[in-house]
Amino acid sequence: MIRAYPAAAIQAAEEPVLAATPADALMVQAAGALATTVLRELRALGARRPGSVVLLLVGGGNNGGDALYAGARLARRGLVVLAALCAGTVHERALATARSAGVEVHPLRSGAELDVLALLTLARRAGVWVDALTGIGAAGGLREPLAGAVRALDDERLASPDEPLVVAVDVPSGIGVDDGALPGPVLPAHVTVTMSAPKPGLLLPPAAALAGRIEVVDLGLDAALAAGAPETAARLTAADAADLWPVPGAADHKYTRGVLGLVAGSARYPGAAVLATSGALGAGVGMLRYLGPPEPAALITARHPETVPGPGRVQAWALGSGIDPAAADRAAAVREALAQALAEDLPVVADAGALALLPERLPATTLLTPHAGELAALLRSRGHDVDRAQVEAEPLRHLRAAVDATGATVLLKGATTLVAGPHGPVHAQADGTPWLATAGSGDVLTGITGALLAGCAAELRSDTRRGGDLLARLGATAALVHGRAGVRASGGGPAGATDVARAVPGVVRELIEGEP
Ligand SMILES: NC(=O)C1=CN([C@@H]2O[C@H](COP(=O)(O)OP(=O)(O)OC[C@H]3O[C@@H](n4cnc5c(N)ncnc54)[C@H](O)[C@@H]3O)[C@@H](O)[C@H]2O)[C@@H](O)CC1
Ligand SMILES: Nc1ncnc2c1ncn2[C@@H]1O[C@H](COP(=O)(O)OP(=O)(O)O)[C@@H](O)[C@H]1O
Ligand SMILES: [K+]
Repeated sequence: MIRAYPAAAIQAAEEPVLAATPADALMVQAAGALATTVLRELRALGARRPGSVVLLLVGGGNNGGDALYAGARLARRGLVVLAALCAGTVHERALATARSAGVEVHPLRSGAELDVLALLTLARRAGVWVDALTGIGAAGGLREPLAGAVRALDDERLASPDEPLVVAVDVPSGIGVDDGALPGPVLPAHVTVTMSAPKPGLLLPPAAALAGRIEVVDLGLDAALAAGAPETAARLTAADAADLWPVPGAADHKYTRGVLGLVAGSARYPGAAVLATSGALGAGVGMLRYLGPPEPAALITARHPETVPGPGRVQAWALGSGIDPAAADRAAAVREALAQALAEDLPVVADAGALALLPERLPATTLLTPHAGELAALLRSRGHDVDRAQVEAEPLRHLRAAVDATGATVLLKGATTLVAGPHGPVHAQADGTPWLATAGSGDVLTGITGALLAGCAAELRSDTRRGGDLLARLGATAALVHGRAGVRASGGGPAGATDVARAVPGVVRELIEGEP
């Protein structure tokens, strides 16, 4: 699992090490890794090492200090290194080291003013820009004059015939380090070299999209971080998903593997029920019972004769895909299944139409799977004044609000899918492709999720009693498999939801065989 720690946790873990080591030892170590990344990126671009020009965007804190020490190394290796000092004072020892290594130093700040024209002239000379304006010590979006400088650099980047390579130090300056917000301008990075551990803002949208590839520099703080406050954001890897996946043993039969009850589809949207079924069967559910009107039922049995129509005992429920909550009969079927699930303490995944049919409070064994528009509607139904754009701008805040308002675990679908429950970190999965943004794709996810809940129902019940977050991890696992199925089905081009569902068994096989 990739674990991301907020600024305060990183600072707390660093404190004893800083006190026990010579001045700047940690910073010099961080700078060494940063310099190595810059050299590696230059080599990958086929650039000549001597003669390549690197621009350091240096702010007033230790983040700028990292860049100055790294610049000193690069200058000693024959690169031309320009340091644009964007703060009135910068890290003094790092600056002295950079100067004596031959870094060209350009103080651009005079009081509240920053010479943006001079900055752009330097920027045009350089093929690599190292963004070290602010790191984990910053609060809020970049203030002027740094905000204006970043806006000008971003325009220059877009206008430049050879787009410069941007390497961010620790985080792209100006992101919400702890929540992934974008409160102001930020220079998008190709690579972020982050110290000790990822920061939540590197995993969480919308900021995560500006971080590029993430390289973590081991500064020996892992044990201290693990002993401190738990991570606040996480991302499951393929190995984590494989560990959580319910793989049948020799003693298993279809009932022990889990039966899923599906209330989905309607005369208007019959295909949604088929897609959810395809997702669940592709993910290996022991049995699927379908409860719905004749038209989708006939489609499902024609397509998947292994499906069992009509009621019976189940271990989990999947509700709502392709259901209009205004249609009285389908709404009643969702409510009835929900009441049964609550009475029997069974896990539920509630999607689409079911999201408008929920009681005020839900148990933590319920997983809601809205997209941003549905999350906004859910919050409005609980008295919050919020629209889709606001959810997209601050997804974590609104996800947490939905968890608080309902008591449920919530999976917010998007390019990065976020999952959080009342306990544990937010899981941020970015496994898919924009080709997944296609009608019916979410129905396939509901099916995959339902299969997982049915297969893990017993563990889920005891985990929930202990206040664990297994349901959120299972939601994240479903998102990972769905995202990978999208990538596999797409192969770089279009793929329909049917293709995504068809790719699920292959993705699961690769996972449990241990492919990364
Ligand atoms: N603590 C340490 O010894 C280590 C920290 N490391 C680096 O140190 C960084 C943290 O350093 P600092 O705590 O000095 O803080 P930063 O360098 O992140 O930022 C502080 C500077 O930014 C300015 N600033 C703060 N908020 C701002 C805003 N909204 N707009 C514009 N300017 C703003 C402050 O006035 C100050 O000059 C990390 O991100 C990492 O890069 C690494 O060197 C590893 C070791
Ligand atoms: N830009 C994107 N990149 C990757 N995945 C995406 C993107 N946009 C949407 N998705 C994924 O596609 C699915 C769309 O689901 P949903 O909005 O419910 O569609 P539908 O209701 O048509 O099934 C979700 O799993 C979501 O995470
Ligand atoms: K930075």
